[in-house]
Amino acid sequence: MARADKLTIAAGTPGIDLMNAAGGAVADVAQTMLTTSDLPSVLILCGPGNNGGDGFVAARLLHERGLEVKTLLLKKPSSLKGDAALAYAAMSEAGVPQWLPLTPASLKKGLTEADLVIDALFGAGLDRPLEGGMVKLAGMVNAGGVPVLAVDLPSGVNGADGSAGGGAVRAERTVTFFRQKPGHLLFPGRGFCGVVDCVQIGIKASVLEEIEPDLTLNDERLWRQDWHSPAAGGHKYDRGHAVVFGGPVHATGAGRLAAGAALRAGAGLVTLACPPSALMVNACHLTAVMVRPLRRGEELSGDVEDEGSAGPIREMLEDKRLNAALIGPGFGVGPQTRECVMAVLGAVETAVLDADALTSYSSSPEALFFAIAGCRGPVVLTPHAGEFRRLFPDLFSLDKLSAARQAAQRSGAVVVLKGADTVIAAPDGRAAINGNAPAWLATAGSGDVLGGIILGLLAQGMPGFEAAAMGVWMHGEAGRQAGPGLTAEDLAPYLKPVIARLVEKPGQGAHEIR
Ligand SMILES: NC(=O)C1=CN([C@@H]2O[C@H](COP(=O)(O)OP(=O)(O)OC[C@H]3O[C@@H](n4cnc5c(N)ncnc54)[C@H](O)[C@@H]3O)[C@@H](O)[C@H]2O)[C@@H](O)CC1
Ligand SMILES: Nc1ncnc2c1ncn2[C@@H]1O[C@H](COP(=O)(O)OP(=O)(O)O)[C@@H](O)[C@H]1O
Ligand SMILES: [K+]
Repeated sequence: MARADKLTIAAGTPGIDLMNAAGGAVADVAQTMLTTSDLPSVLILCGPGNNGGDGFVAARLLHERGLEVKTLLLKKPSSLKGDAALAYAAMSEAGVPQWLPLTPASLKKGLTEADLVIDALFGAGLDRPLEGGMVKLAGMVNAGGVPVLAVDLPSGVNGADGSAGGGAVRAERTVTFFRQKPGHLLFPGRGFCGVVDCVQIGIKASVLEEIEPDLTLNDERLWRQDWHSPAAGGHKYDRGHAVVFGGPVHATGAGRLAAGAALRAGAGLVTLACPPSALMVNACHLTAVMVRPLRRGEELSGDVEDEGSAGPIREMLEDKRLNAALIGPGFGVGPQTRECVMAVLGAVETAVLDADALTSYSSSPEALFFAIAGCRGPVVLTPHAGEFRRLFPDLFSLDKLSAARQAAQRSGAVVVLKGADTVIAAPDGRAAINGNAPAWLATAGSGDVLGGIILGLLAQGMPGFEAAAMGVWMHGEAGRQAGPGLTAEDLAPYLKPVIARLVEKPGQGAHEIR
């Protein structure tokens, strides 16, 4: 953002114009939040930098529009610099009532009189967690019972990584500028933002051509051009033949969920390969998905030591039409599973490794990464936080974005670090943060469906990072469509309207990374 501001200013837009636009947007949203009182009263908390400057602009505009405005300042106006000093001067000239220092006492009184609080203390310039007196002030705002509108970020939230180590102001709404920041999407920061409005203040999208950000919000612009509807004269094999390696007879559901999702996500054919003992139960439940018993597969899954057990997988994957494989859900943890993962990575073009396939490498992650390096096409790992910690124990303490990025670089795989704020990271440094997943997706088997969706997209020939990101997005959209009360079984059918909408909005040409 600092570079976006600088480039815009260098191209001839004065900084104060940006600040006036930013403060104007804050004032507009503030007014939409004030509907009940005849003479609404707004308490504006202003910090020492440009975030405070936006607060001065909003104070002036709301005063000019006839609202009662009170400003509490963290630092004396004489210490203000640059655009914030200009905005303060304009506010004073406009006759906004005299400011008061921000103290526990002035805040307490202000909160009793206010219909709305505007938090313009710290934004992008937050350079350390809140501490001491600031923690207390934020706590008072949060306990005050008055709705809060945050300028750019709720004060205390780090925009770059979503951390909020010292706590933060809890906003009902947040107005941010130009583009959402990681802190609006990553928890815990996301939990402090409320509804986020991203407004345009005169920064041209073309600045991104120079900045070349390698981080984006996960939306269509990232992957839509890599996904295609079936060709008019096409064949099912044009869309790939995906294979899911399913678990033993007592753990068949995960594989079926994944296989069904892969087919619904558009793979031309899907086969669920399983031990013969699990064949009947799978066959009874599946129709369009094909089932195949793996010869000698009875002892295939789980933790039984048997060097030769991966043979049937290798044999099966000699059929090169089987171009994408998923292994892990319900598969069992142990040396047997490692053998099978090695067989998959050595034979198939592209693969998704999930759940037990990841956990089986807790004590030997390097062996897994070595095998990934030898795989012909992209490999996608889909760990939840627990699985991630087992594979990358030293990265777990990092913020989620850095953790996923370093894991991708280390493993050579696309890493989908799941959760409410799933991060998708590629070995080449690109990353995306997902924002559309409803909390209803936190339900048993939902991750198996995600693995299947990504598998289906890989089978269709999408590149790894784009397939993973699109899969996560589709999973979120299907969750939204399925709505409250959903279970994992509901998700695959809801991919149909999600895909239908994508087909209605074809080819977006060159995409803008934001
Ligand atoms: N031209 C621009 O750069 C624009 C900036 N804008 C606003 O400017 C903001 C960024 O302004 P700044 O870079 O001045 O930064 P901020 O105003 O966010 O905060 C910087 C100040 O806060 C202090 N500080 C940081 N963390 C602290 C903590 N934990 N406890 C106490 N003090 C702390 C810093 O020492 C510094 O004095 C954006 O968030 C946005 O609201 C907008 O007006 C749009 C245009
Ligand atoms: N609070 C949440 N909000 C949105 N999505 C969530 C939330 N918690 C989990 N998810 C998503 O639900 C899925 C759960 O996957 P996983 O943990 O592997 O569960 P399972 O093994 O039961 O399938 C992941 O895609 C994850 O991103
Ligand atoms: K703020």
